[in-house]
Amino acid sequence: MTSRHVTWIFIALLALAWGFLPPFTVTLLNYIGLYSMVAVGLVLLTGVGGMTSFGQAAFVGLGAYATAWVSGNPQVGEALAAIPPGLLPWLGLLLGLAVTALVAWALGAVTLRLSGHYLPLGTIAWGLSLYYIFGNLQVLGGHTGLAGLPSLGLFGLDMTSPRVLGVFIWALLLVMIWALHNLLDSREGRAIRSLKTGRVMAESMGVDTARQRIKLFVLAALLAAVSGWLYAHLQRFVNPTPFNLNIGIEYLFMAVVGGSGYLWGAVLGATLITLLKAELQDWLPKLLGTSGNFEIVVFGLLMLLVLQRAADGLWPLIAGATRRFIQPAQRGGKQAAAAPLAQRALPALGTVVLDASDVTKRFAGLVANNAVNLDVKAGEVHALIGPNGAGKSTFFNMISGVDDPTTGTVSLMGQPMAGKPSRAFARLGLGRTFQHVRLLGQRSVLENVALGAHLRGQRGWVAAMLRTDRAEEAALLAEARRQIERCGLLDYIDTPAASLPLGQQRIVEIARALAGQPSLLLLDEPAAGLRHLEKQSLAKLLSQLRAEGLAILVVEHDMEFVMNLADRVTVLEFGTVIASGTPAAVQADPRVLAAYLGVTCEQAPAGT
Ligand SMILES: Nc1ncnc2c1ncn2[C@@H]1O[C@H](COP(=O)(O)OP(=O)(O)OP(=O)(O)O)[C@@H](O)[C@H]1O
Repeated sequence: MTSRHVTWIFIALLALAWGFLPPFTVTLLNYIGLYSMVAVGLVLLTGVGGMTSFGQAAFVGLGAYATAWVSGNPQVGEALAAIPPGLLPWLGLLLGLAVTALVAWALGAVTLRLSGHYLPLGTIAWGLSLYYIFGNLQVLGGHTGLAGLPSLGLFGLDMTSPRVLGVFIWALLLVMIWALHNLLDSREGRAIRSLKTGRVMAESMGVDTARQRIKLFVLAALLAAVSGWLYAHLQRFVNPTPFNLNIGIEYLFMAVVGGSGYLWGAVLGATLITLLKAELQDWLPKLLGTSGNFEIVVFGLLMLLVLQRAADGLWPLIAGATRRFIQPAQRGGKQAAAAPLAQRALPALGTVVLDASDVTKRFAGLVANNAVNLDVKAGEVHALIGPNGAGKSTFFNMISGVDDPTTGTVSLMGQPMAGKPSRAFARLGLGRTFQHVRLLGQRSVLENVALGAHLRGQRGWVAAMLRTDRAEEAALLAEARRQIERCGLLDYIDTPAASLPLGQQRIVEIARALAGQPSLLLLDEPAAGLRHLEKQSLAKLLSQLRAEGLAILVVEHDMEFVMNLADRVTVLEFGTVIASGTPAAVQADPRVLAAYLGVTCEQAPAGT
């Protein structure tokens, strides 16, 4: 049995039981459905995207108040008298979504620039502000709120009964989970997954991470707003209390307790917290002999326990315990025919692909690169060597858009690159690996390599959610598979990247760079951690790529590897180029022998 079967069984059981459940259970399930919508957005935002928000309750409030204003405010009602009353809640939904998108975009533009714990603090600030705005605007009924909201109707179906509205709530929630699942299982999903830990890497693959972050933030806010809209029409009354910071924290509890990286974890968390809250509100006053919000204390303790014992939440624990009976669903069904991928024409052999001229980088008083000149041509391997701290990685950052030179120019494919981000370098055909491997450790080798082909696809979020991107996705995965095979890693295609030895992880990075069909390949210590035979196959692969016309710049400490492979070698010491030329010429250069190999001219063996 696969997890997909379990999902269908769950849906079937819920549908069959729905008509027979006692009213109180239906009400509880309705609230669980509404909370799950918010928590599922938080899973995406916090668990997958790495942006912690305490302020989602405010977006629920925006959705609720927008519809309450349209259909619960008498003056507005008079102004909209021409519109059939049954349409007003739907107008409220449109208004709520529009206002939420605008507010979230504006808040995200400011808040998402904050890093570390300043971001959650920022979300607390605007969560509080919106809450007080709801309470203080007379047009929204102040702290008393707005009452007399109509119930929802859809194509003549009256949804006044919670049992009927509940069907709509759960159907909508399931559609949301389906769409978000599709989104995560796509080209854009791979980009989203890289936001939490791999933003520098993702930018080098061509992903606009700032844009992805803000889109994710708006999407999570929209999901919360839909929940608020439904909440308003379920309650038929809106006041500020359900949108305060406490509730924002509760939503975060739900996502974290359930499993903040898992969409179904949100439903599990919402269920557990809602049931627990209902029980605690019943029992605690009896136990303590006084009423109050004591459940929040219990939630706090529960949160500590979960973070201690199951930092990834309860969903992965359950999935792990049932793995013997329930396997994860395979990407199944009919495979779409692969669409052709955009092909890049490689520059003619001998063309200067990268030209760094007088590149200097200063860190306060330290000159890490001092007027470095270096070019790389199509069809050659150029090695950059030098002792530790010579400035090689700094130079790599300058020529890949991670950092800007203090002075000097870098041009790629003949274009000046001053001030351009690394995704612009990727767009022009630069593929790179990192000195400290940057992979999505929990994702498969296939997914990691497919991220390298990000710029070769175009389909966006909506296409991914609706699964109309399948032909392009099939082509991207086929390309990733081809590069994995070429790099000799086919046996590990479905293995999580983090479980490979470090040397092989470096090869995964090379496959990922190749999936972008680069004209220039920057390899930072590709042979580190490889065994002798693996180094030989790497050298063979790089020679083959050179023969195909790629320009390759490699930083490497293994001299045997470098000298056997490179056409030209540039040697850096203390940020300055001390020699450049063929491997033989560089090996014979007295400055290199003295400074880099640690021998003086007299000690050097004859013929070197
Ligand atoms: N962000 C930074 N701020 C200040 N100093 C830096 C920064 N990055 C690098 N440096 C300094 O610049 C010098 C060059 O460092 P870099 O990492 O480029 O050398 P490297 O040749 O790549 O060394 P290794 O082979 O050990 O990786 C070092 O002295 C380093 O401490």
